[in-house]
Amino acid sequence: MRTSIATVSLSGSLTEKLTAAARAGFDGVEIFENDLLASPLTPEEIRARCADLGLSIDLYQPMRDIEAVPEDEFARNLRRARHKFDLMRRLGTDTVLVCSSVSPRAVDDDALAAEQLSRLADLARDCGVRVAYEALAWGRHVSTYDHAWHIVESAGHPALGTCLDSFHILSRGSDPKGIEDIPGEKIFFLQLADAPLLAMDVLQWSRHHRCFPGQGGFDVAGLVRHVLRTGYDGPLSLEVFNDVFRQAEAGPTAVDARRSLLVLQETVGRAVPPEPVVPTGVAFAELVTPDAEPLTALLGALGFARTARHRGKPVALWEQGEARILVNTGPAVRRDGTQLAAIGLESPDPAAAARRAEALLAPVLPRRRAPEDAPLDAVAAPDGTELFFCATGRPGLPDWRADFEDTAPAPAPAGVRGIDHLALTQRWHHFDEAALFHHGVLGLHAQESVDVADPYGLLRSRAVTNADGSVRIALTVGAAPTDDTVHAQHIALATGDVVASARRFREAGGSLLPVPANYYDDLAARFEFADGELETYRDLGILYDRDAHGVFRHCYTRTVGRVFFELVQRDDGYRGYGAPNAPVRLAAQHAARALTGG
Ligand SMILES: O=C(O)c1ccc(O)c(O)c1
Ligand SMILES: [Mg+2]
Repeated sequence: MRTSIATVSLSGSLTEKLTAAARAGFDGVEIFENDLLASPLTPEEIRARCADLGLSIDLYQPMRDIEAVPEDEFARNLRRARHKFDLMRRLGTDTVLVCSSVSPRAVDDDALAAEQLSRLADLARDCGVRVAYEALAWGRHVSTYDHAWHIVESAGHPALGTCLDSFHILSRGSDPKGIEDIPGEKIFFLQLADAPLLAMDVLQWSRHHRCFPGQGGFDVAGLVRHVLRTGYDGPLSLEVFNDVFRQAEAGPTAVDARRSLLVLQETVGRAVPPEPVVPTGVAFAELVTPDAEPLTALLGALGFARTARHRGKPVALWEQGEARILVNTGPAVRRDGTQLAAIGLESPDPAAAARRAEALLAPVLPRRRAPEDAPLDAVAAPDGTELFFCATGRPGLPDWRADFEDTAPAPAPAGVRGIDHLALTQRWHHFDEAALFHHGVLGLHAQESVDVADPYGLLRSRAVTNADGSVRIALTVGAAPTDDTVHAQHIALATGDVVASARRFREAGGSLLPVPANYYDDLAARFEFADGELETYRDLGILYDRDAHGVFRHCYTRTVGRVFFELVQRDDGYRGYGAPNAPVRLAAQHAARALTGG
């Protein structure tokens, strides 16, 4: 199917928007009047620019407050329309959007609305234009798609059809099944937007919080299925008013947008990209650091041992149980301090996983970094984290482990069994993109996003997981643009006994994040503990949570660069990440940083 995007969905000048849309692979655009008015290009130049970029102009929008108004006002509207239809001829576009009137002068008279829209359509037909009438969810008298369709139907004019917009339909809770009663050829245009489920004024919701399909809470794919059953064969067009996207760079937003439509088309059976290959485990986490010492001291105290080194690069492998951490001190990575730079994901079929990623517009990284390296399939996530698709120890497939030579045997078990989860900080503009990426590209399930109070801002966090929980990634972002380095990334290590692991860590010279006594007083009020249990937690800085399934106990190391470690004991199928404890942990980390000046 053809894909299109409204210029309002992207930031920048009209030229920047068009370039971004074309680069991301869209077939067409909806040109918003304001983008045209503000552009130094003539309509002919805009038309030529679009043609050069391979973009059609699928819609010009919008005309407002046209219908069901007193005759003198309608005469003025027709005059305005004549100008706009002439402009559309110069632009080379044939469909104009008319949204249902919000004017206080509009009257509640469907017959009048139909009659006036019909006269508008007469004029349009003479100019080679079609009119697509759309119900705004906050329209004065027409606010539902079926009402708009009844007016269009009763007008019975060949140059008048309807424009369906998933936001207006789903935000009002209308049943989209009724769309199937509209003949496909009378649906002149289809606009798609998702949105988080918020209880708020629908106009504000629409103008500030729309997002791309798959990023919110609406069943946009379900709606599209109804539309396709009518025989609609126009474009799928994204019309997203969003405060964040207005500020974000247009290029990545356009790619995110196109990816959302690729996933949507797959969901409704209109595209067959390579199937998702869901990762089955974490092969390794790679930290880069300009100074290995603090990190290796920390790993040592956590019970890790350095077991191998890369044959060609300054990268060491540290292991414990199934947890494998690469410490990379290469010069290319020294600039930005210690951070989590790459994740190895066990993949049932690394090459197929990379094909899926490429089909969904993920940046594919070179397979071989150096001539002697094993060729590994890898892609970049929206936050820049490199994701390697691994086949550790599987004969016949390239193995990252082959690039390493052993230097020491694996350490005796010291409590850590593997990596429980990884927490990655997203750049502010890319949070929704990140969730869609991990879901669409990697086939991980995205859980609800949760708000977490940090003393200096609100964080949003959303976990993406595979079915058995062997891959868990927590995506986190500040609610407003901040210095990203404030919010650290972390590696959570799974242990069967967090008390023993925490003690061992401390005895080995590690220091755990201290937690205020008030927190433990509150725990005592909320839960019952065995004698001495709470005192142990208080002593070690262990935090505690319970959900419907089980119990979670966890504690934190100090932060090195942007990275810290968490020790977690997840019992009886606990599903979360200790979110209720996060505000206390964040405050404690700020306090610790203030003390150390770090
Ligand atoms: O918010 C608006 O005014 C507006 C305009 C045109 C549309 O297609 C729409 O869905 C909303
Ligand atoms: Mg719309």
